[in-house]
Amino acid sequence: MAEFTVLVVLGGAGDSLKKADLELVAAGRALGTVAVASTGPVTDAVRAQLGEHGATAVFVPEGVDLSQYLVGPTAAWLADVVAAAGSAVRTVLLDNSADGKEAAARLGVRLDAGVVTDVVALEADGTAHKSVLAGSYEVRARVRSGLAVLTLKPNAEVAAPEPVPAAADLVPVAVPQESLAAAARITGRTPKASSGRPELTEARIVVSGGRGTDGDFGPVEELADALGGAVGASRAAADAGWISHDLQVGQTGKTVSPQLYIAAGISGAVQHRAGMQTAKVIVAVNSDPDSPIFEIADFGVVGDISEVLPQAAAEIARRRG
Ligand SMILES: Cc1cc2nc3c(=O)[nH]c(=O)nc-3n(C[C@H](O)[C@H](O)[C@H](O)COP(=O)(O)OP(=O)(O)OC[C@H]3O[C@@H](n4cnc5c(N)ncnc54)[C@H](O)[C@@H]3O)c2cc1C
Repeated sequence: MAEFTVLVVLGGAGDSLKKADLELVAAGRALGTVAVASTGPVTDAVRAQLGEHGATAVFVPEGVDLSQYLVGPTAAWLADVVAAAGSAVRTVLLDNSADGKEAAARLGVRLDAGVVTDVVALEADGTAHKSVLAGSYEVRARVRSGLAVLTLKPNAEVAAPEPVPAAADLVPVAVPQESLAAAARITGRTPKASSGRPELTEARIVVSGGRGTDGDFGPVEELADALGGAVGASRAAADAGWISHDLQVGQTGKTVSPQLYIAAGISGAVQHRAGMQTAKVIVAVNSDPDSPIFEIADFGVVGDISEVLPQAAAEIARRRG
């Protein structure tokens, strides 16, 4: 097995990889030579795909599916994987989910590593960019000594196969038994009914509606579908019961970092900005030209959303044929 400098952690890659998994691998490749640690077993097809994306090895837990446990045993196992790989490993990259951040924190304690969460972009020297204090500041942080453990938000990188694919060896590593002894096991999962749209936090395009929708999310959904994006909402819209709280974006909702964020009938309160300010391009549609959302918008349309959104959706559909 080739030496590697970056360990990318995928939560139970199973028999298929998500876009966000391959983005993490791409982010790792920008930092060095990548190996992957999957918390559950992987199929040959997944291993081959990881090789195509540049992974030189895929570590899996020996005889245990760690995705069936809460995070404790995963952190203990990852610490063993990193320790066995030796001092060449400089970075561990995880996703920015609640589990990813908890595993990062536990790993940081176990390995005396520096931990940076909520990363939106990475430079080749490991400098991490993040947005803090409800989006009011952008900071750059770099772990200057030892191991860096980073959790990366979706859409920070574009996934692409490596021109020279690697043959990713499968490497089973034993899970420390003491970590399993007192660990809580997950006895069941109930998947949410699928909307057919991408997951809000992973989507490359998000169209969000606010109080300005006056309860009619039809035009927001229509535009999201024309663009193949996810639907989001402000808290005012979620609190009014117009849309599920699951789709609330902001300080007390989800944090999104898409390539394109369209805010429709949303004023741009600081608590809303906190959840979307790191979007690459922000488009605002609002009938009030003095609305604060225009301060952060790259492109603004002053108009009534019930007129602007259907026109935009129809034009996009026409151009897409
Ligand atoms: C502790 C705390 C946490 C919070 N967390 C969150 C959070 O996570 N997410 C969040 O979003 N908010 C959060 N809030 C609430 C936040 O302060 C705002 O109240 C909320 O974001 C406002 O939602 P809105 O922009 O949809 O509504 P409004 O502020 O009422 O804005 C509606 C906008 O729609 C425009 N409009 C009206 N009609 C039309 C039309 N026909 N066409 C076009 N534009 C139109 C108006 O000009 C206006 O700008 C939080 C508040 C607190 C105190």
